[in-house]
Amino acid sequence: MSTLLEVSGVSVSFDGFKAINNLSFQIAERELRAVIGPNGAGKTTFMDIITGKTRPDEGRVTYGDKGASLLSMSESRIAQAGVGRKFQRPTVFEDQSVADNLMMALKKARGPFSVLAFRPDEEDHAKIAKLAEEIGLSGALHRKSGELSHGQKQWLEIGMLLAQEPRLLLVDEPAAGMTPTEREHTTDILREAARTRAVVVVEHDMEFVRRLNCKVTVLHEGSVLAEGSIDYVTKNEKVIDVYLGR
Ligand SMILES: Nc1ncnc2c1ncn2[C@@H]1O[C@H](COP(=O)(O)OP(=O)(O)OP(=O)(O)O)[C@@H](O)[C@H]1O
Repeated sequence: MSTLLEVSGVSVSFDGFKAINNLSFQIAERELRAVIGPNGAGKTTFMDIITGKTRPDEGRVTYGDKGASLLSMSESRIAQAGVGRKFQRPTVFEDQSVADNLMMALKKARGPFSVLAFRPDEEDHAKIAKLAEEIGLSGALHRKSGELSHGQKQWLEIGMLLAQEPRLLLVDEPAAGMTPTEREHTTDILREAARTRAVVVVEHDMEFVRRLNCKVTVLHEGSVLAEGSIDYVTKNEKVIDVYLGR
């Protein structure tokens, strides 16, 4: 599979403190990847760099078939180029139905100039129904989003991002606050999503990461400490030392 995103030798300092230190990372098209690491390892800053929220002091970040530099693009341009991000707290329109939230996301995906002219047709409604099925909310299409459980709201937000057809989806700690059953369903959604796009999941919950069944990148002090299967990284001496605080 060809490389979709390549981060090379990236560093970022905040007030002289190196939050990201010569970090290199690659993800291929349609790859599912988990990123783990202790508090302060640099996971959020890493995602902020990819989405253009934080600019590195040095290094390169290239994306897509032509290896375009994300560092010269604005945050909105990066989003338009197909990089979607789901933050930890779901941000759905609580007074709108599940279907309306998904339709709004579809509208947004058509670009800023089509918003006023957007009239959903049959195909759009079919798309919404398919998305709802993908996120396990077919039975809740006409419920107000505010009435959904925390997990269901997370799924809805993932669905809203999928409506925009990202090529790279970044997901921040999806398991937080979910019941075990909701977590299981979330891993299914993410694994399914990665059949048609690359997905990077930042997560603390190791059981969740194990269920994702994908390559794992361990960050520590702003660099990659280890990379491999969950069994490989959890048996890695350096990783064990870091997690045990040795
Ligand atoms: N804007 C900022 N100003 C100063 N220091 C910052 C800033 N953003 C992050 N840091 C520091 O950079 C380091 C990495 O932070 P980051 O939030 O990326 O880690 P993290 O792995 O996401 O942690 P957590 O798991 O706790 O969310 C931390 O030491 C943090 O205090």
